[in-house]
Amino acid sequence: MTRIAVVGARGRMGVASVRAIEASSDLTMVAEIDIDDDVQGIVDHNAEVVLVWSPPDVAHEQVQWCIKHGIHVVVGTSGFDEQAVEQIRAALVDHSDVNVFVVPNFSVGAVLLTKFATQAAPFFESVEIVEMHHPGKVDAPSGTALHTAELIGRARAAAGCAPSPDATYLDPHGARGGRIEGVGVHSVRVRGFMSSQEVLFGVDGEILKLRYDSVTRESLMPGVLTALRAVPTLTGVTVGLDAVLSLG
Ligand SMILES: NC(=O)C1=CN([C@@H]2O[C@H](COP(=O)(O)OP(=O)(O)OC[C@H]3O[C@@H](n4cnc5c(N)ncnc54)[C@H](OP(=O)(O)O)[C@@H]3O)[C@@H](O)[C@H]2O)C=CC1
Ligand SMILES: O=C(O)C1=N[C@H](C(=O)O)C[C@H](O)C1
Repeated sequence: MTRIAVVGARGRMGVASVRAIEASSDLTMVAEIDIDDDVQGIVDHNAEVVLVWSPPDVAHEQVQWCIKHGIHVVVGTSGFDEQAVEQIRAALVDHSDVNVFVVPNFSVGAVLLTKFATQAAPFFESVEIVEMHHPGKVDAPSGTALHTAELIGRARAAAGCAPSPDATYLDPHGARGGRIEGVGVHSVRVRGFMSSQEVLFGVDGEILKLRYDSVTRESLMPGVLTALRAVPTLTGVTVGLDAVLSLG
């Protein structure tokens, strides 16, 4: 039985994860940590893996704390960009027995969308991302959109693509959204959504739309359990659930 601690345990994803871990036969919950709890409980209960769901503004420090205490980490919290991953890699130099698995999205649909979008990236003149989430989400853009934009941007740069054409120079309300690695990103917050994303590609006369919709948090739990089981077997820092799925 692998001993698991969850940080952010009383939040939306924390509650669903604790339930899934408790229902599994090979993982055991040893510490549920939320905002008012002492993280020392993680060490006191000999956790082998910590699953982090705390908000982005506190999660980075908590990941560093786990590394210093020699505990593997699965990062569910969004917004761990390339710079944050570099900071983790630097911390692991002195803790080569620790592995960190950063998972921007535990949905298989989202992972496949990101893979297909990266493949499509060099073939179209224009590309923009629209992500849609529940209004309780505190960060924008979503970690998934950030990760997708980074991969699309890298693929387009490697292929020597020109920037997406855009004549806009009058935009007093910021309606054109943000831009990450040259990719336009738009964040929508509407009650009823859980997590959705569309990537729009275009050339003259042709549009390709890629989309996933996660409708329940429970749909992410197979991915969460897969990551918790995998992290002790990985090496150093790994980004993306695709690393442990046989996607070809
Ligand atoms: N990778 C993925 O597939 C997914 C990633 N996410 C990401 O996970 C993160 C959490 O999402 P969600 O569960 O919806 O958010 P919630 O706000 O529902 O949960 C966060 C929890 O962490 C608690 N918290 C705040 N500060 C601390 C602290 N210092 N130590 C421990 N716990 C703390 C919060 O308490 P309080 O409310 O009292 O502040 C809350 O209970 C977000 O970054 C989200 O984007 C979400 C879904 C899927
Ligand atoms: O806050 C959420 O709910 C989600 N956050 C993650 C993100 O920022 O990409 C993953 C998923 O989209 C749900």
